[in-house]
Amino acid sequence: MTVQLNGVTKKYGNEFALKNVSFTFTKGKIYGLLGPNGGGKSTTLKLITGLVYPTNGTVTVSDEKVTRKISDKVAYLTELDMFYDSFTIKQMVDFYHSQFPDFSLEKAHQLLQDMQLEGNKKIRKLSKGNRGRLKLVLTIARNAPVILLDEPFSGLDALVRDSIVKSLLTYINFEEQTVIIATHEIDEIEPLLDEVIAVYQGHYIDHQNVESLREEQGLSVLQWFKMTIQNWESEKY
Ligand SMILES: Nc1ncnc2c1ncn2[C@@H]1O[C@H](COP(=O)(O)OP(=O)(O)OP(=O)(O)O)[C@@H](O)[C@H]1O
Repeated sequence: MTVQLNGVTKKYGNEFALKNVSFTFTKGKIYGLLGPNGGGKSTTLKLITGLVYPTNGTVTVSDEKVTRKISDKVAYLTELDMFYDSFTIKQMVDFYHSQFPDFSLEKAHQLLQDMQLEGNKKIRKLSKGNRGRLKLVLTIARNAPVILLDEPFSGLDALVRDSIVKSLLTYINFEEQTVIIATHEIDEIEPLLDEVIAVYQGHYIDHQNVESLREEQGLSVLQWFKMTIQNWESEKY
């Protein structure tokens, strides 16, 4: 499903979070929105889920203007978790299943097994790493056409990060799902990504295909990213 930003500006009060951004995310690709804190990555994802609305411009998913109702098509992993602490993992999975018709119980059970999460454990008793894993399970168990992940690695150790990357590679349907991952941790995410966008000070300052970066320019994503930011800064003055 295509996600489109058309001349999107988002202001919070007088402050610009995004400035006149136009971009098309196409079906079947994994995009990385990369950039330091405050650049506008989370705002992009919130606009695509209809949690906030543009000050100017339009956001569409499959040509439909985004409203709150878009959550049937968009699965969203936020930086915060919104779990019910008194639930067990299994109850949380059942709750998601009741909320989203595209939620696959089969995928969820498989994912729980892969991530070594026990269904009868209370959410309250989970470590931070296991909460992070559970957030991911609940998001990618949905067969939603659009999957948005905001900082999926935040605060998690290397082992958990690896298990997250593996499960994304296993459970995402690359033909059908459009995935957008916002992160400032570029190294971890590089092996997953098809396309990268440098998001900085409210602008999409450059975007590249990861394979051609490597093969044609001999650059890692991190090298490209650093160069892009430097060029942008030097052109500003
Ligand atoms: N609810 C809000 N109210 C006021 N300002 C906000 C709000 N949300 C974001 N901003 C501002 O908008 C700008 C972009 O924020 P955004 O969260 O999109 O950046 P980000 O790249 O995702 O960074 P982070 O990794 O810290 O989430 C920042 O300057 C931020 O302070």
